Amino acid sequence: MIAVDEAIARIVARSRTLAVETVPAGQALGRVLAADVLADVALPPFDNAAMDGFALACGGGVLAAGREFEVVGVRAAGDARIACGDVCRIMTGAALPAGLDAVVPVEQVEVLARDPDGAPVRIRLNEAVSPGQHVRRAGEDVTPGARVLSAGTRIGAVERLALAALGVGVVGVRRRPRVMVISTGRELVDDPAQPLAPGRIRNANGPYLAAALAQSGAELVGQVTILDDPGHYLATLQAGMATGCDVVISTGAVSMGEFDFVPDALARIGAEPVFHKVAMRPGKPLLFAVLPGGALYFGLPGNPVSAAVGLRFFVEPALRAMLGRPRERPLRVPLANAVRKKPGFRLFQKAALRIDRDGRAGVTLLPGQESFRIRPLLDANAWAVLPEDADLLPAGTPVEVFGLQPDTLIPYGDD
Ligand SMILES: Nc1nc2c(c(=O)[nH]1)N[C@H]1C(S)=C(S)[C@@H](COP(=O)(O)OP(=O)(O)OC[C@H]3O[C@@H](n4cnc5c(N)ncnc54)[C@H](O)[C@@H]3O)O[C@H]1N2
Ligand code: MOO
Ligand SMILES: [Mg+2]
Repeated sequence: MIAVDEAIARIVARSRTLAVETVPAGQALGRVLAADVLADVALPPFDNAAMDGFALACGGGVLAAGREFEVVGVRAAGDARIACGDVCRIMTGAALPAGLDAVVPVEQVEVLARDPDGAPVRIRLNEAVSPGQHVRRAGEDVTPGARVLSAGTRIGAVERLALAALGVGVVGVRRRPRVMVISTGRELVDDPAQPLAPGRIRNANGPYLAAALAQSGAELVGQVTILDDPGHYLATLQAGMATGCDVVISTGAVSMGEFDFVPDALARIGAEPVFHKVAMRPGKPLLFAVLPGGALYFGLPGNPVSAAVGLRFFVEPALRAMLGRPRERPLRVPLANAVRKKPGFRLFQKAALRIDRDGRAGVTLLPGQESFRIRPLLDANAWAVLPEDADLLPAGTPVEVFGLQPDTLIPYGDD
């Protein structure tokens, strides 16, 4: 039996970073940047008005309230070349005419005269005007050459906003990890329309893994159910290896049962066993091997929560390493209640992370921690991790907390 940290370290050591491919920015949502994105333009690209009103020049000082000005010309966003007078009408986003350095919002002037079309031609300032007011300077958001996005960043909506604003049309991203999922168990039924014969259950793990892997940025290349037939299993595995998949994940058949054939079958095809059984609960019978050809093999235990823990804490670090993403870091949050556990195993517990009105966080372990119970997952938003050596953990003890799904908690601080 291996310790959790050592198991994860071995997995990460065997996870190779995937190749880079170039994709249009509009198709890069969910993909992971392979290189930093540097700005090759300034944002804003030019000095412009932050308010609808009048552009004028302060001449190095503050213009006092009560000053009156003639107004000549108008600039809307998009018209940079329209000639203007020393004071002109200007709209939000319009380029500031050369030589002018402040904008007065329309609400802060008295219009003294209008032209026949109703446009202001003479104004009086209601308030003093300072140089630079309501002006957005070129480059004050992003300077040319600045690193805007780092390699390893997953592209979401705000990254898309930055890429679009900078005019980045294509990006280099990591190839998606290609993953095959094999559900083992003669009791499993895939078709929801098929009535369950006595002793049979629905295949829950296969669809769960497929859904979670998609959220993690993987490409599902196959999803097969094996009725505890090692021959069918090996044929499926070999077909998966032939498609060049990077990761194979199976559920079930890794424990002590008479039909738990996965370890022997892997040995038969010359897979390199890296570890089998981890000092944790749930999910202890987890198996990790490297297949001939280099694909990673995760044999997750069949109980759904054990499979979820295996995916979250063992497969996910491998996917992140393949994508060049940094390791996920937990929060440290005080336990809301005292907890007693047996030393020797790390526990991954379905938990509710709560933050009170004053910003104080606490984590509560949910009732029903057995690995067959999926119902508590629906009330959980986090995994609380209880360390191996702990025995009694009094209320208030800080423990590591991970989001129920990857990337759902905001890390605080650097410690
Ligand atoms: N004598 C021992 N028995 C068991 C041990 C042990 O140490 N000694 N470990 C227990 C633990 S812990 C776990 S976890 C399970 C792991 O078993 P397997 O990985 O061999 O999985 P199976 O036996 O095939 O199935 C276990 C359980 O999960 C259900 N299952 C399987 N696949 C699915 C699926 N796709 N969707 C939903 N549910 C699934 C299956 O019906 C079983 O109930 O072994 C313990 N036994
Ligand atoms: O993974 Mo098992 O829970 O430890 O049933
Ligand atoms: Mg079993």
